[in-house]
Amino acid sequence: MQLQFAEITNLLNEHQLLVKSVIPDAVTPQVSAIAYDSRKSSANSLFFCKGAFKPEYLTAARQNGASAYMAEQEFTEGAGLAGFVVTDIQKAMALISAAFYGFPQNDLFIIAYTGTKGKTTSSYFTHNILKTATNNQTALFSTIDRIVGPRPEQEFKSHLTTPESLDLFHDMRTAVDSGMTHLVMEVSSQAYKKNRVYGLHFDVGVFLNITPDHIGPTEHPNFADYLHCKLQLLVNSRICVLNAETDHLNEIYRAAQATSQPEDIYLFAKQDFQPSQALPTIDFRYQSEEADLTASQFKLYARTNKARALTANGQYELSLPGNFNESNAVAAAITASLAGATTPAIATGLATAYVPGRMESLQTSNHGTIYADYAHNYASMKALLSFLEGQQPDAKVIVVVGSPGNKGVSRRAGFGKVLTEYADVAFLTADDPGFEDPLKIAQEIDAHIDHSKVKVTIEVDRKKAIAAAIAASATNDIVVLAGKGDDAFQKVNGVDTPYPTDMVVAKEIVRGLQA
Ligand SMILES: CC(=O)N[C@H]1[C@@H](OP(=O)(O)OP(=O)(O)OC[C@H]2O[C@@H](n3ccc(=O)[nH]c3=O)[C@H](O)[C@@H]2O)O[C@H](CO)[C@@H](O)[C@@H]1O[C@H](C)C(=O)N[C@@H](C)C(=O)N[C@H](CCC(=O)O)C(=O)O
Ligand SMILES: Nc1ncnc2c1ncn2[C@@H]1O[C@H](COP(=O)(O)OP(=O)(O)OP(=O)(O)O)[C@@H](O)[C@H]1O
Repeated sequence: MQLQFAEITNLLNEHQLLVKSVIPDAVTPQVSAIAYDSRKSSANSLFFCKGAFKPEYLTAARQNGASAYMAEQEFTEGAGLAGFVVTDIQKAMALISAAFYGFPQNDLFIIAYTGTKGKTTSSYFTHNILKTATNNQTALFSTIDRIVGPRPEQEFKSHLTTPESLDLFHDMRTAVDSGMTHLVMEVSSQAYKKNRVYGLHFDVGVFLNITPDHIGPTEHPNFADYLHCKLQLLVNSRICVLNAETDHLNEIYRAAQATSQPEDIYLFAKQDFQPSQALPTIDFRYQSEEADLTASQFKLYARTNKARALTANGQYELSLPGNFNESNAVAAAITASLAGATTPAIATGLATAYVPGRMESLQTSNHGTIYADYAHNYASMKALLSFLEGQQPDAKVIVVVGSPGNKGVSRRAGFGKVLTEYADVAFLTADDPGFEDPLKIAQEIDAHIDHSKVKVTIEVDRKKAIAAAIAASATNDIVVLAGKGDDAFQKVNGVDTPYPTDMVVAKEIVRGLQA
């Protein structure tokens, strides 16, 4: 693969990004590789200087053979290389990466999910349906894993929910070259904030819900910015699927309408209601038939002609418990039908879907039922704990939870509030403390708990906290290990420290208690 300097210049000019280019005669006017990490740059490559960049990275890239660089300013370390100075390196990197990898998006039907909660779950549901419907030709880019081809070695752990643009287009190219025809992906608000998906258009964009989250010095300055970034997915999608029960529906519908015709916008809801005078009627309604601690059954009705023209109508079983997962499954059924899946494929896909670290459970003989779930903010913990309480109103609810360091600081108050509302006992512990002291984080959560309602213990060693919670539980109790899901690391002082996962820890403890 290669890219001519002339193509680079044209692309940058088309998007009014180019400030200046310096192309020494001695440099071959094309590159055969691109990189944003000096450790990955190779002979005759273009190096992007971005983010918390240091000039010595350019020196290192050059030593590894880089012949060109792109940055928001000129660097003396780049003298003698071809240099492209741009106004926005993240936008430039997205455009150049798409071109370098031959615009792989043009060969994929792309479904993208955004929302505060449910992106990963809905993506897994959709991927499981489309895997069958497309004869295993559907790729998945999720927070947990990326699947870029049909072979087992083409599945690997993700570092980000939405990868850097260069990695995104690289992986799309691999997917297309591996025979993939469809892609299901998550688009985080950060992806728009950081222009990781700049210039990318989606066949279907789904907006699941929005509640305050990801607000802080390293993420979004305020809620308006968070919402604005999320809305961009709809502006960049041909067909939009919207949860009509989300907050801010009017703004969300307006964003969808900016670039999609009303016939390409689908609304779904559980309740029978007319959202507002300004909005059309709901296209799909769903009804919970049965929802217990192991599975749920729901019916999905098409209520408008355009909805009836799809294959999403039906009665479905969902292997993942939690009534909140029904709305994720509805979104998956509608989007999969837009991608051509039949009703039986949707039914099979939902009935057999598995999402690592979401509602995993362990039934014990003397210590109740243990759930490991990724719920890690007020809204998701409320959804989880209210569901469990509804299922077993008399059970004692014991929760093990922590809050990450250096991000999502508002979650700490949210945890305090939700524990007060639903928990009987709480063990406050570590969850990716980063560069912060986990004890201080736990104390901050604790400051928001009403101690007349919840018995609180602070134990920053997560394994010990889980052991104490299980020891404190009796036969009919519920133990919730929240926040880490299937995460096999604890981020401590900038290092991903291996951690066996909450469920593995719980199983070991239960085995020990039974021995
Ligand atoms: C704010 C943000 O988008 N940060 C991301 C960004 O950081 P950055 O550009 O500053 O990169 P950096 O790692 O500080 O290093 C600067 C540059 O020097 C390069 N470098 C570094 C060392 C070296 O020896 N040589 C070298 O060239 C790096 O490759 C990089 O290009 O690019 C890095 C990859 O190049 C990402 O790892 C990093 O994500 C950080 C760690 C992160 O956690 N971001 C979170 C907030 C995030 O994006 N989360 C959302 C999900 C949120 C949600 O759930 O809704 C996501 O999409 O994952
Ligand atoms: N539709 C929903 N509404 C509320 N809570 C939900 C919903 N779907 C899932 N959850 C809860 O949120 C947790 C995270 O779900 P999931 O990983 O699917 O969301 P996400 O949007 O990918 O999250 P994140 O952006 O934090 O990675 C689940 O473990 C569950 O507890």
